[in-house]
Amino acid sequence: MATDFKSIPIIDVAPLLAKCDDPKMVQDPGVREVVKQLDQACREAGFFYAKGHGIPETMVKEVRNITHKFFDLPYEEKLKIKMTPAAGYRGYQRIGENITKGVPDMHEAIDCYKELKQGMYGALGKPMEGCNQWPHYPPNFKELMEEYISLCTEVSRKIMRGIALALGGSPDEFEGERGGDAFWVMRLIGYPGASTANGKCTSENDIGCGAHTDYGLLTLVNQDENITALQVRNQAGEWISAPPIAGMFVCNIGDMLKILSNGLYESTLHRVINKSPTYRVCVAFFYEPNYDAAVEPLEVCVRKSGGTRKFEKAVYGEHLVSKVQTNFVT
Ligand SMILES: N=C(N)NCCCC[C@H](N)C(=O)O
Ligand SMILES: O=C(O)CCC(=O)C(=O)O
Ligand SMILES: [Fe+2]
Repeated sequence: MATDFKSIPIIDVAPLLAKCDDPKMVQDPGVREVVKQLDQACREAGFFYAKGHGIPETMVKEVRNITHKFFDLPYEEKLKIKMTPAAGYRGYQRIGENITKGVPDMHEAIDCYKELKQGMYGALGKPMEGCNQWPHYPPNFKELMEEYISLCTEVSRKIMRGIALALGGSPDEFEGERGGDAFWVMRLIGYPGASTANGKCTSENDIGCGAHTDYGLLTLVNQDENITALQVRNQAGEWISAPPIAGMFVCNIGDMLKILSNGLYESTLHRVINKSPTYRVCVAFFYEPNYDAAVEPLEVCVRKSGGTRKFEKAVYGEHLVSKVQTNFVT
């Protein structure tokens, strides 16, 4: 259950990342401390900052820089990788194309998904089949992003081992059938600044991304420095800012982890409003269960939360497809 938190906790995950594949990780005092902090943050806010994640700051910045360069291109150039349902919803979407609760979002984006082999998940996988559409400019775009994705995947897998312990499970609770072949989503997002004169400005009240929850297990947010735009809703209904902190990811829980934890951890509502005059980019990496995972509350979590199962079984791929299909419908 979320609380009326006023700020988002910072967790140095380095001790967990160093030991999380060690069979004796559970006994390690450094790991135990991180696990305790993860449990508290996930119960109280569903959000935390991950410090000490080990991805070089130069790369984290380069990923944002190259994203800026793409969004700076003329519209015609960006349209060369236009997102379509036929491309498995991969590619570029213009400002206002993505819709949250019926309202167009004031952002443009490139959506990327782990590639599914043709027919791999039958009818379930069909809507998401397709190849990622990478920009041809800047030239090293694809290579950089693929390297970044593999590093984010590894960091997420490791944090999830800590979260598994935090829930009282075994470290590999989110591996095997549930997450051993984890799906991922990456969104490169650009939010125009408010009241600038470059023709794609927005007003101060325009919403960059409306209130939503994320869909999977764990999100890693890499946001531009010096602009505070991401806001997280607490139990009292107040919007708490999650300002950028150099060297750290903002992490949050998705809908699938809410179900697995039987509601012990919630997927907290959040939104983005860029009131600054400056164009803002964010690169959000979403670590998800296996595409075909049937997700239901873990036994240990049902026991810990009073013995009642609060959620029905959900198939991750079905949840994703239903979200994606409504994100682009006016
Ligand atoms: N893959 C994830 N989590 N994407 C988050 C997008 C949130 C906005 C979307 N229109 C929505 O309403 O969900
Ligand atoms: O722009 C941000 O800071 C967060 C974006 C977000 O919440 C999302 O893409 O799911
Ligand atoms: Fe989000």
